[in-house]
Amino acid sequence: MNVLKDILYKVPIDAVTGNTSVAVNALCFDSRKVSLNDVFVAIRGTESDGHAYIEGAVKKGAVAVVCEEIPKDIVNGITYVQVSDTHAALAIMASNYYGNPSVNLKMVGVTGTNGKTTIATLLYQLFRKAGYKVGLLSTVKILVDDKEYKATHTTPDPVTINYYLDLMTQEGVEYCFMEVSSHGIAQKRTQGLHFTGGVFTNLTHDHLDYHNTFAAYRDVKKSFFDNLPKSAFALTNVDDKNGIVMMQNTAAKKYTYALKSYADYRAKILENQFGGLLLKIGENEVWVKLVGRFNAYNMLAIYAVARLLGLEEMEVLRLLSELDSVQGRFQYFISGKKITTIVDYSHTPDSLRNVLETINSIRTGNEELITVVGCGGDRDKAKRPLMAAIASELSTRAIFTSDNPRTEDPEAIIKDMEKGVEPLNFKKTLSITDRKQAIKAACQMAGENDIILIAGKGHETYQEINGVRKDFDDFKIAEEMMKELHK
Ligand SMILES: CC(=O)N[C@H]1[C@@H](OP(=O)(O)OP(=O)(O)OC[C@H]2O[C@@H](n3ccc(=O)[nH]c3=O)[C@H](O)[C@@H]2O)O[C@H](CO)[C@@H](O)[C@@H]1O[C@H](C)C(=O)N[C@@H](C)C(=O)N[C@H](CCC(=O)O)C(=O)O
Ligand SMILES: Nc1ncnc2c1ncn2[C@@H]1O[C@H](COP(=O)(O)OP(=O)(O)OP(=O)(O)O)[C@@H](O)[C@H]1O
Ligand SMILES: N[C@H](CCC[C@H](N)C(=O)O)C(=O)O
Ligand SMILES: [Mg+2]
Repeated sequence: MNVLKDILYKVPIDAVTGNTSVAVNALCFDSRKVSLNDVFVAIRGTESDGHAYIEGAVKKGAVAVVCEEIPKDIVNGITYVQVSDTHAALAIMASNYYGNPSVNLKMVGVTGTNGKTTIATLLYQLFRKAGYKVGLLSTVKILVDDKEYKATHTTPDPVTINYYLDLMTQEGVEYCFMEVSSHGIAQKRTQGLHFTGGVFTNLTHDHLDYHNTFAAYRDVKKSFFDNLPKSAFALTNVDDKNGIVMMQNTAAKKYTYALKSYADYRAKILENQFGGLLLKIGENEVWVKLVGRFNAYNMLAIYAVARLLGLEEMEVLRLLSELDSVQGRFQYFISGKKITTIVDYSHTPDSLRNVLETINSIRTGNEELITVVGCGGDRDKAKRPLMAAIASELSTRAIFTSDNPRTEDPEAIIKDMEKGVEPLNFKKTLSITDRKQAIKAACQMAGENDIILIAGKGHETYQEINGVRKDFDDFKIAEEMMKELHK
C-alpha cells in the first residue's frame, strides 16, 4: 500500500484539506478508470477539464484528489490537495509511485521534429548488440529488453512511462532510450525523470495546430534541455539553426555533432546509395545500411551517444555497420521490372523533402519517381499545401490521397493539399481519396526501373477514418499489389 504523502514527495503543495497519511491504491487521471481508494489527479486538458470529473471520481471510490482548485462541495473523509500545476504533479507522483525507476537506469531522451524513432530504436539495437539489457519507449513500440508492448503515443503519459521503467528495472535493464515529443514536454509527461543524456535532432515545421507558433514549439523543445541535470550530457545538431538555442540554458554538459559545421562529433558522407552510406566518422570509414543524408545525421548522433555512454570507438563503429533500418523508415522492396517501392513515415514537410531529395540524389535520372502522399486529419493544417508542393516539385508524378483523416472530411484535406501545388506542377498530380486505390494506381503506372514512394504512414498498421481504425499496412498492400501486377 502507498501512502499519499510519500507519493506527493517533492510536489509543491499550495493547500490541503484532509489527511495526507491516507493509504492509496493506484494513481489515476481519468475518472472513467478510477477504482476504490485511488488518488485522482484532475488535469486541464485540450478537450475537457478534469476538475469537472472530481465528483464522479470520488463517487467511484477515489480516496484523495489532487487538483488546481479544491471544489466548493468537498466530501467528508476525502483528502483534497491543491497544487499550481497538476500536469507536473502527476509526473512527479508517477515517479514516486513506482519508486523512481529512472534513477536506476541510464536514460537518454531524444527530441526534435524528425529522427527520434530512428535514433532511439537504433541505440536500443546497438546497446543490445553490445551485450546490455536495454529498454525503448518509441512511437512504434515499447521494448523491455526482448519483450514487446504496444505503443499508443510517442511519449506516453507519466504513469505509463514509469510503469514501463519500473518493469525495466525489474528485468535488470541498464540503458533506456526514449523519444521525447513536444506534446510530451508541453504536458510535462517527462517531468521528474532522471535523464543521463538528451539529444536534439532538428526543428522544422510540425504540430503548429497545438503550439500555435514556431517560436512556442521551439521553446517547448528547449525546455527539455533547460531541465536536464548537471550530471547529464546534452548533445545537439549544430547544422540545425536551432541547435545552439537548445543548449543556451542547460546545466548539462554540452556536446555538438554536425556534417557541415565545426563540432565535437563530425562525419562526412563519402558515398550515398540505395545499399547504404559510406561515412567518415572522425578518422574512420564505416559502411552503414541506412540510406540518405538525414540518416548520416542519425548515425552520427547514435555514434556520439554510444561514445558518451562509454563504449569504445572501434566497437561502436563495428556495431553501427550492423544496424538495420527501422520499420517504416525508408523500408523498401524491389519487384519485377526492377521497380523499387519505398514506404516512409515522412509526415512533415521537412521529412518529405529529405526523403525525396535522397531518392533523387541516388536515382540515375530517367526513371519515374511516383509519390503517394496524404496528410493527417485533426492535425496541423498548414502542413498540407507545403507537403503537396514538395511532393509535386520533387517527383515526376504525385498522387494525393488520404492519410488518417480522423474526424475530418478526407476530400477537404486533399483540397487543402492541392492549394499548395505550383501551376506548372499541376499536370504531374492526381488525387485519389481511397489510399488503397492510390497505391494501386502508383503500382499500375510504374514501369521498368521506376521508383514509388508511399509517404506518411510508415509502420502504422491501421487507417483511422471517422474515429474507426481499420487494418491498413502500406508495405503489405504495396507488396501484394506489386506481386499481382508485376510478376
Ligand atoms: C492533444 C493531446 O496531446 N492530448 C493528450 C492529453 O489529453 P488531454 O489531457 O488533453 O485530455 P482531455 O480529453 O482534454 O481530458 C482532460 C482530462 O480529463 C480527464 N477526463 C476526461 C473525461 C472524463 O470523463 N473523465 C476524465 O477524468 C482525462 O483523462 C484528462 O486527464 O493527455 C492524454 C493522457 O496523457 C493523452 O492520451 C492525449 O493524447 C491524445 C490522445 C493524442 O492524440 N495526442 C497526440 C497529439 C500526441 O500526444 N502526440 C505526440 C507525438 C507527436 C509527434 O509526432 O511529435 C505523442 O507523444 O504521442
Ligand atoms: N534526422 C532526420 N532529419 C530529417 N528527417 C529525418 C531524420 N530522420 C528521419 N527523417 C525522416 O522523418 C521520418 C520520420 O522519422 P522518425 O520516425 O525517426 O522521426 P520521429 O522524430 O520519431 O517522428 P515522430 O514525431 O512521428 O515520432 C522518416 O521516415 C524520414 O523520412
Ligand atoms: N505523431 C504524429 C504522427 C502523424 C502520422 C500521420 N500518419 C498522421 O496520422 O497524421 C501525430 O500524431 O501527429
Ligand atoms: Mg517517433
